[in-house]
Amino acid sequence: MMLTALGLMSGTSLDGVDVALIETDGKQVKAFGPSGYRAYHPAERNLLRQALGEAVHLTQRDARPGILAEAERAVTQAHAEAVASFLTQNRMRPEDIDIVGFHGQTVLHRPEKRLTVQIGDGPALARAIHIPVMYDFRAADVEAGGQGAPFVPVYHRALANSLDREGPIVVVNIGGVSNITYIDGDTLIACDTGPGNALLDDFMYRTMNQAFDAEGKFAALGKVDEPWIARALELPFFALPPPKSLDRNDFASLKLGDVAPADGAATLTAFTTAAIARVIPLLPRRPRSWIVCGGGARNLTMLRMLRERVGSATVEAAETLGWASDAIEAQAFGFLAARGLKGLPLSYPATTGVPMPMTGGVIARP
Ligand SMILES: Nc1ncnc2c1ncn2[C@@H]1O[C@H](COP(=O)(O)OP(=O)(O)OP(=O)(O)O)[C@@H](O)[C@H]1O
Ligand SMILES: CC(=O)N[C@H]1[C@@H]2OC[C@@H](O2)[C@@H](O)[C@@H]1O[C@H](C)C(=O)O
Repeated sequence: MMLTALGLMSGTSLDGVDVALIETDGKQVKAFGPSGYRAYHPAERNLLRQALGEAVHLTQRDARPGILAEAERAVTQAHAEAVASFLTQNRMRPEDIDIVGFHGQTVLHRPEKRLTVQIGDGPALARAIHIPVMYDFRAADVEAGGQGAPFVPVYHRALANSLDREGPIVVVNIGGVSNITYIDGDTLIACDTGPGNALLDDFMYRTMNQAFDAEGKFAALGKVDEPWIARALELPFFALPPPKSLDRNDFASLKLGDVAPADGAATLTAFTTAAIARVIPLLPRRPRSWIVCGGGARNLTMLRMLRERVGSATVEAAETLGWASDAIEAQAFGFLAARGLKGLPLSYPATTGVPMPMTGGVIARP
């Protein structure tokens, strides 16, 4: 049975809520619907940053000490508003949607402690929008000993299978953190690879008072410090085989030292691509094509540097294949909600390291 699923994603960049509609049976995508976006206001962003700081001390998934309770209410409210304006803009009613997939906002990710925390109140959201909501996608996986991330690989597989192209194909998401999905026939492997845009964004903010390096124009002016990258790649994470996952702030302690801003931006952009390419020897076969999605796909210097590091393989931005790059993660959580409803696995031993294919998600009805 086909379902109309609305996915909601609030990513590690803390910029806002992505909304996307798809029609799916949880295996294939029958149709892509419209997508939308609700930016966090500066005060909400500030609250979320404080929540990330406070979450470092959490030991339980459902504890909400201090500012975390307020941050959770703000996240839930922002998602309710995102759905309300999406419905109005697209002249839809709540009953037109079968299921909402609500990822929430990750504030802490410590799979080695069997802990991953996404704030956002599923039952409260279901009551506010009058639509059934599936949430807590990562919980069962982590409890069973999996990494709890990445979760988009089953969706990347559905997208890649709709292309008539020889594998291995790698879909790369360059968000705050970067992650890859390797698809080759029946083989599906996934992992986080290292930084995405988060280090670069933080650097641009500190040195240039800009939120990000638009189109990678600033990094294009700088010189890459290859020895710095080689040293950074010696961190044990990069040699670990997939599956593996990261917290947004796992590399925050890496410091560039006293560098010219353009050189720093160039080095951090190159570091993201070098960390992505570092996964090649950890995969069964050399990928033939790389498809890049997430905000990093708009960074032309990032795409060029990735091309330089993957040999003869092709590197394409997902948009050029007709995929809605910015909506992919939100679509993925709609897809995952449909899979959750149907009892299909959300994660596998080779995507999150879970001992067996895992279903997941918790349902809240209005
Ligand atoms: N036009 C652009 N030029 C360069 N970089 C861009 C552009 N637009 C967005 N970005 C980068 O993409 C980032 C946002 O990416 P995205 O929305 O994929 O992240 P996210 O979904 O929050 O993260 P994650 O996938 O880690 O959860 C921005 O912070 C910025 O660094
Ligand atoms: C714990 C968590 O929220 N991880 C995010 C983060 O952002 C990118 C990368 O790190 C990925 O592992 C994941 O998001 C995507 C949507 C995923 O689960 O596939």
